[in-house]
Amino acid sequence: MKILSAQQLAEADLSTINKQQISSNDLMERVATLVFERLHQRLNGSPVPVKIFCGIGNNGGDGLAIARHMIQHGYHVKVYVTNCSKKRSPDFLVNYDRIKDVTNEWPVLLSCKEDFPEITPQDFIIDAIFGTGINRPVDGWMADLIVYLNSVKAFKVAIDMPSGLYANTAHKTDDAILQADHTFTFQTPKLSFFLPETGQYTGTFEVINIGLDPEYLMAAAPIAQLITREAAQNMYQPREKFSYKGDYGHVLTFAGSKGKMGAAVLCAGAAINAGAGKVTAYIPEDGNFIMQSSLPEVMTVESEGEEYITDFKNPIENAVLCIGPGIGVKKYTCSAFAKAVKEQSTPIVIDADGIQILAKHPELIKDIPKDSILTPHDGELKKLIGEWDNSYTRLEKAQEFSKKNNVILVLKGAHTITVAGSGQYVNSTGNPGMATAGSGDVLSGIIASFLAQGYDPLTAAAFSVYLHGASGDLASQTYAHEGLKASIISNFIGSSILQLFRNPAQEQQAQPQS
Ligand SMILES: NC(=O)C1=CN([C@@H]2O[C@H](COP(=O)(O)OP(=O)(O)OC[C@H]3O[C@@H](n4cnc5c(N)ncnc54)[C@H](O)[C@@H]3O)[C@@H](O)[C@H]2O)[C@@H](O)CC1
Ligand SMILES: Nc1ncnc2c1ncn2[C@@H]1O[C@H](COP(=O)(O)OP(=O)(O)O)[C@@H](O)[C@H]1O
Ligand SMILES: [K+]
Repeated sequence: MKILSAQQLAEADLSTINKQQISSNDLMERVATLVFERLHQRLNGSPVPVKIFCGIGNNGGDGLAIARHMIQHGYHVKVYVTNCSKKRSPDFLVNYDRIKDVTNEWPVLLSCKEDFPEITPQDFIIDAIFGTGINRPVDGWMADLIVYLNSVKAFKVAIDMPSGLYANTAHKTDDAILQADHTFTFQTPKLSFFLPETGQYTGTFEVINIGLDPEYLMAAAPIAQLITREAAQNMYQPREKFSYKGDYGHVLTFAGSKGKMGAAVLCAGAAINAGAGKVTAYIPEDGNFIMQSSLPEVMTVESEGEEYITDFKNPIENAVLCIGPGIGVKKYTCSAFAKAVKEQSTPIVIDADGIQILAKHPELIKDIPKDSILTPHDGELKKLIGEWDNSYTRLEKAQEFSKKNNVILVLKGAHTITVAGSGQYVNSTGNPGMATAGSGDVLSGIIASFLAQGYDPLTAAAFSVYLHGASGDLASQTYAHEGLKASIISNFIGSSILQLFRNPAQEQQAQPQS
């Protein structure tokens, strides 16, 4: 699903009005009806006191139209308008008149702090103050209103955007932004919904298809893509009946050291669980027993070093190298890393300590094969690209790094973002239970596995990130967030592939692989 900017969405509105030969108010009415239907489904005629706060632009117009529908269906609605300027939008004005026709009284105008109504925890608040048209921080008594609404316990639903939040630019830390419990957003989710400083304001969110011009949407170059279940389904490559293990590639993990053999086991295990034809683990000598007894499917080749990998003699032709988990950053390991990376001619996966080594030895970056995939968490990313001011500059710096060095960066987080040049692919799966030791090692093993199976590097990265999160989501249904651990996530990879193609009726409790 495309993620469009606020400007593109405004253009899409205009294009819709022109192509569908409707007025902007017809579009607003369509939007308000769709939101009302969803509210009505949930509230089901409940006599809950509803308080709708409307701005004076089109977001406020949406709020007034929603209020009218609710009043006509018998809800107990009080409407407030933030009377901050005389520049009311034409569609706001149309709906301002229309609501009076229904209630026989004008909405309550708010002009200062003293006008704020009393709100009880039982109230149901609808925030239609600002939407995508916000272009500067909210200040004065309007900021006080947002702070006041945030301070009350009532349930809050935001229309299109939590007021004060920008769709695709950073805000300052002290800006007033409404903290919603739920957000109904229109046509596409906004990039800010997925970034850590801004995503928290939406609460849960749902995207309502408001029928904007399909031609515009098709042609628009997105600022990012959301990797949804449908997108992941399209990436999946089913197997041929007469295939054999040689068709599904060979992953060579270069991972582990004394005390960190678990990282190697998790990485190689995930590569096998995600379908690689063969997996060989290149490990320090002392790790052999651990690896062989943990993973009977995985072959091993030992480095000369007993506790650390100290050297590299390529044991397998045409394997996909997955290098870094748990290797440490000792000098001789760095030399072995440098040699291993230099000898590769096809894309590899670099994770964890491998990224730390690259950051310490930037001269090695030129030896990384084109389209290789680096999977840093934020601590590793900072070492690679330096500090950033906010999530948007983080993305810009990652894009620069990706373009300059011809690599794909998988920026791990609650919504992992895969950056390939100027392309940004936002993941939609995963949960906080995945914030557990070793879950990154599982991810790098999955990516190497799909690379080995012939997926192109960008698809391998985005698809693996989706499946990794989906495995965590499925596993959390059995283990809760707290009970999740990396090996369990790995054991749910097969279930998450099955889940991709289950229809809703078949979606019962999924079972892990043994
Ligand atoms: N064609 C339409 O009428 C449609 C409108 N839509 C709604 O329209 C919204 C966008 O509407 P608008 O572009 O009118 O913008 P908003 O309603 O978000 O903002 C209203 C106006 O407030 C002013 N403003 C911006 N920041 C401010 C600040 N910090 N303090 C005070 N004033 C500020 C701006 O001049 C802006 O035009 C969407 O979010 C959506 O809710 C949707 O219903 C889709 C269709
Ligand atoms: N709150 C969260 N929501 C969703 N996914 C998360 C969350 N926290 C962490 N993850 C995922 O878990 C993995 C953690 O990786 P990483 O930090 O490298 O762990 P480790 O080094 O222990 O293997 C990443 O794929 C990340 O996206
Ligand atoms: K809003």
